Amino acid sequence: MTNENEQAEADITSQNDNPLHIVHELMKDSVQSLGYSDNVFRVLEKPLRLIEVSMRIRMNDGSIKNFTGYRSQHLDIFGPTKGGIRFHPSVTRDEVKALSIWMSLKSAILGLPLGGGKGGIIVNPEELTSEELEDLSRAYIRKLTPVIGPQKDIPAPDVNTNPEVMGWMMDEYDQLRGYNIPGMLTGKPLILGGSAGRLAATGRGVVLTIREAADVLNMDLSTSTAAIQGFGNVGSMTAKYLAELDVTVVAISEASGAIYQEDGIDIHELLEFIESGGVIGDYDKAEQLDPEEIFGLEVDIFIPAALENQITEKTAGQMQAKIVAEAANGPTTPAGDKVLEDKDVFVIPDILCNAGGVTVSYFEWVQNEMNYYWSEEDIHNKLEERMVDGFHNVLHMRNEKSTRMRQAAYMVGVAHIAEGLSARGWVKPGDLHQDRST
Ligand SMILES: NC(=O)C1=CN([C@@H]2O[C@H](COP(=O)(O)OP(=O)(O)OC[C@H]3O[C@@H](n4cnc5c(N)ncnc54)[C@H](O)[C@@H]3O)[C@@H](O)[C@H]2O)C=CC1
Ligand SMILES: O=C(O)CCC(=O)C(=O)O
Repeated sequence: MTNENEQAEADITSQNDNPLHIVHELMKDSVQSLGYSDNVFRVLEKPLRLIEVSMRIRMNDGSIKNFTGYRSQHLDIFGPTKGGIRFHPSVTRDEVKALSIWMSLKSAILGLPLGGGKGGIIVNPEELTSEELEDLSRAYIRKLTPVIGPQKDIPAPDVNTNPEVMGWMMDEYDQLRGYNIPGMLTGKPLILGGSAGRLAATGRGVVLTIREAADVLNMDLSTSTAAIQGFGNVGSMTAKYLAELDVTVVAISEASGAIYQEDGIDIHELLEFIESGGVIGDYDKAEQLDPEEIFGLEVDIFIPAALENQITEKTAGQMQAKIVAEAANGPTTPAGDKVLEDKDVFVIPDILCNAGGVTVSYFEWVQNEMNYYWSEEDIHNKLEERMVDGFHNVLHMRNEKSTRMRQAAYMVGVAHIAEGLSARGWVKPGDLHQDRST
């Protein structure tokens, strides 16, 4: 093959695995299946705004480094845009745009009065000291201050960001504005107006959807096994709540390594080990595993909780699970998805499965706005109600249209947004009621 051909092939592969391309194709498909005109897709394909910022940081050794960050604000017809901020070396414009579209869809599925937003900085946080990371977090907010805020766009944590980072960011925003504005972001420390239950919310939501899926499949969770890829905020909380439902978690991987224990990993012990600074690759109370092997294990439930494009044609081919619960955003490539479909795996799609995070973020914002706080039990109950409703709306669409859970989730999300677009006059009644006889 010539170099040119190799390049062309590489471009096709990267285009197919480009999250923006993936979300576009899935949206087009759902717009068509709903019988809407292409105008609906045209309104949704691009974010309202994509902001690129450069941050000049003086490093501890005295050198100056430039960092690039983005914020994508997709749609604001139901309320402020909302979504996490990611610190990762592989952040790109297209990734941030796709992630913001996914945020619009998941808020729509859960009926939250929010639109989609997402941000990211191209950085490997492991290469920065805590002081440098704080400077970078504050610099990012300084650049974005004019375009974010509790009624405009509300950030939150995502990959490699956490309540500590949210605390720095909120402080920077408040200093610039001159007063305390806790609703400008969510996922902040409890002491600064964070919500009870937010840290656990995404994992809790994932497990609620697994519980509902198991019910549909007549699966007994107390005799089921699971493997989890990624043990950060989402993966660890998912493991914790799976263990509460007596699911046997036999394998867990993270970037540093993977572990396997046939009769189940003691999640409480592992969480204590991680909290005391340990990493999975050093955990000696379970067998060490090559992280790649996690895909082919004989388990009932597989949970990707790391990054995009992990379930590929190859890894899906190895998979034996009956349920794939997409805790991560965009973990499955189109080719991987086709393999899962052929194997009749019950996929709980990301825009439904991981929507517990933004749901409790919404509750956090509501509490900040009214300056009155709910108990953890209240939050858990409200989250459960929303997740169960969301799951059954998607399931209903799946059954009604004889389609798959992923397509059904897109259809529920797009239909909700389309109704809002029509009410605002962005699309016309004819765009939603095409004459299908021609
Ligand atoms: N934090 C939240 O509330 C929400 C997060 N998500 C999504 O969930 C996923 C995980 O996010 P967080 O847990 O917040 O991030 P995190 O930064 O807390 O954890 C990420 C985890 O992924 C692991 N990882 C990275 N590359 C890996 C690889 N190749 N193999 C195995 N593990 C790998 C890391 O070691 C780490 O354990 C992301 O896709 C994120 O967008 C979705 C909804 C809400
Ligand atoms: O909590 C939020 O607002 C957003 C969480 C998020 O980034 C996500 O759902 O991907």
